[in-house]
Amino acid sequence: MMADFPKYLDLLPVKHVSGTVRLPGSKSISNRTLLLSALADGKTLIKDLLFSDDTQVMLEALKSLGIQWNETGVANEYEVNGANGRLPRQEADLFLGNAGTAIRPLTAALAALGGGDFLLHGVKRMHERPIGDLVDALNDAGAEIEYTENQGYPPIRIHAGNIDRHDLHVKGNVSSQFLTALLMAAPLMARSHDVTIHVIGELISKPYIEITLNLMRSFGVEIEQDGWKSFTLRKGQVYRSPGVAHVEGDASSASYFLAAAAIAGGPVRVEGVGKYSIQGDIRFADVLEKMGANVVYGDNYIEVSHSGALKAIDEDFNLIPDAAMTVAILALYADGTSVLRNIGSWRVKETDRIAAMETELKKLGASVESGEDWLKITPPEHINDAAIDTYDDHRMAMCFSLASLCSTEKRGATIRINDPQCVSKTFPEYFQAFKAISNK
Ligand SMILES: O=C(O)C1=C[C@@H](OP(=O)(O)O)[C@@H](O)[C@H](O)C1
Ligand SMILES: C=C(OP(=O)(O)O)C(=O)O
Repeated sequence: MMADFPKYLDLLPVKHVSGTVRLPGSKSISNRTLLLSALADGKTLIKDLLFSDDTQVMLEALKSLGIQWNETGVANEYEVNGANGRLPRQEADLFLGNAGTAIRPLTAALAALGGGDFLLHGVKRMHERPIGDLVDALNDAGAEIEYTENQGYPPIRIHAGNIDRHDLHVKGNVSSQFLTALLMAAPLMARSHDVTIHVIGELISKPYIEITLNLMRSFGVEIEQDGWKSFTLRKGQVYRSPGVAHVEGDASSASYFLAAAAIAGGPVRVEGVGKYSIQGDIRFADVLEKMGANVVYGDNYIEVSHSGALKAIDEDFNLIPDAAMTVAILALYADGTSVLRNIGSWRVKETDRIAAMETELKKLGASVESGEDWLKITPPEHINDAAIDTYDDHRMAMCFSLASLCSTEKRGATIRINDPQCVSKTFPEYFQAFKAISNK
């Protein structure tokens, strides 16, 4: 996107890290808050919105749908004029990059508002990321959504259609974003009757549903929950602007700096998330504790320090799929073999992350085995210098920067990060922030 990035970036071994990082806004909270603000009545002042590819495509999409918003002049502060449960335009061509948090909720919202003629598409990889479970749920309820290229994948076209069912059914084992999308759209369907959304089978990535419910509540809508099986919205509830909405720092982005401290000493403090965060990924700090690091939680910060070898870990990471990628790098510095389990969703994200992680960890000298939904990593004695391919996946670039760090036991490597611009999906300034905590 914006800043100039070189073709590759060479990171030299870093002996020690320390300092404070002010986190960029949470991607998950930013894009939900933008959509809820657009659907609410009244104006919402959004503070600390994330500035990145994923939020830019959401902002542009809202503009194409006729929603008025502006920057206030204060950094990362936006004012959105809510359209009170309607959208000014009935047709639009929406380019949504590779932002799952944009295309999925917008699909459900546009269908719930009666459709029209909307084309939703993105980059090549977006067209390989499934959306069929969401489209099935909406079409079964009366929407008219068609695939313009491959069945089950964007691009999609949303025609005029009327969602008239009171019960919707959605699968939750491929992405939780499908359920999130239906929940956020439910108040647009439930004007004169209750709506219940039933989850078919297993639901993955549950903490993201908690973010959704939390933010809906702050916009005045309460959902009644029957465990993780069904979610009911009582009729007549509409989104009301809270006036001001504050976006927390991104807990997934925090994982890189906290991991850096666990590997190379610290203390490193991240500001913008703390013990009251609504993001599941702050549980990454619990993983660091298990691996032997010291963690201190403040109201608005988390701080990590550590010395000595990290303990290997064998755990189910279904609740924190994004931060779990950072654990794969920590495994390089652990005292034995680590196993990451129940991470099958990695295969349908920015790239096939299980395959990409395995290939690139092997370049560093690690022994790696993988299965459909797991990864087993045995650390190398020495981390090899390597040129890391990033697969247009921001998290691959951010994770592998950490392999340049020296722990008390192990020297970090010289790491070439190819195509580093991919970090702009969620964290355009990542490498500057990483450099700022690095002491050569
Ligand atoms: O709802 C969200 O904000 C997200 C949900 C998760 O996806 P899945 O539910 O597909 O695992 C996560 O990986 C993604 O980065 C953000
Ligand atoms: C999976 C991710 O993104 P998305 O919101 O596009 O699903 C991610 O950021 O790791």
